[in-house]
Amino acid sequence: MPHASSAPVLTIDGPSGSGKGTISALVAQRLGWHLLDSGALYRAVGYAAGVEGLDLSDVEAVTRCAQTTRIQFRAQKGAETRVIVNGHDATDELRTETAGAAASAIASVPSVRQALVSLQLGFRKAPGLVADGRDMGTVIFPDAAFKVFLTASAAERAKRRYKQLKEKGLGVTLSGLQREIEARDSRDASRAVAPLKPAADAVLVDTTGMGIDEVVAKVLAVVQP
Ligand SMILES: Nc1ncnc2c1ncn2[C@@H]1O[C@H](COP(=O)(O)OP(=O)(O)OP(=O)(O)O)[C@@H](O)[C@H]1O
Ligand SMILES: Nc1ccn([C@H]2C[C@H](O)[C@@H](COP(=O)(O)O)O2)c(=O)n1
Repeated sequence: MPHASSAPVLTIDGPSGSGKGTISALVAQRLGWHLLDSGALYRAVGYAAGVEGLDLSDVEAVTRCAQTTRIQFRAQKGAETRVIVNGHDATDELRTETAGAAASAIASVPSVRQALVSLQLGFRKAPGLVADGRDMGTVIFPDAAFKVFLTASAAERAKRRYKQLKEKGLGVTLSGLQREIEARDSRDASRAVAPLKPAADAVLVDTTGMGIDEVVAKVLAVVQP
């Protein structure tokens, strides 16, 4: 277990496509705080399991995979942070809905979640941390001083994801994406361990119809009222 830090934490949890990643990165930049994209860790393990050809329902195999996969974040000035999985730059593969579904599947295994706890706690460093995920405010940083739960309608989230993936040149349909997003949210919210849900002390922000700048301002106001 890493040395417990008392640095302040802002947790940003919410369903897929609610804008957690985008808003967390911008808010972390504005505050000058560190950033944890916890979803990328689950995606990296799901991806590594795929590379190894593991059966995602084989609890022992995916747990060993979570314990041994090497995950590095390589920040780049003015560009997307690269995610290196076992020495391979897997950033583009990790952003697909297939990778999201694999991540969601292995994330329901308690021993996989346990294997990623100390790695996540290690991101808490001065001057502060913005932590993005599903259980940041409920399980990983329950003592966080600031907690936000971002939501948006499933239709709006599907539209955002559609635009994002189309811009990357990926062949997707809006209706297919909405179905995939709803299936993933339902699995994430109904699992027995660390389900997707707002912490009791989280500020709920429904971003439907809100622009990115407006959401950033609202979240910053939670930290700096
Ligand atoms: N308020 C907003 N208005 C319009 N587009 C937005 C807004 N917030 C985020 N987006 C866009 O929606 C897409 C999805 O956002 P993002 O990846 O941040 O969501 P997420 O909650 O992190 O999703 P996931 O959990 O699947 O990683 C991105 O293209 C982003 O630019
Ligand atoms: N704290 C977390 C973060 C992510 N997951 C799982 C569930 C998600 O569907 C999947 C991908 O996350 P994303 O990159 O879309 O944020 O990973 C989780 O269980 N707990």
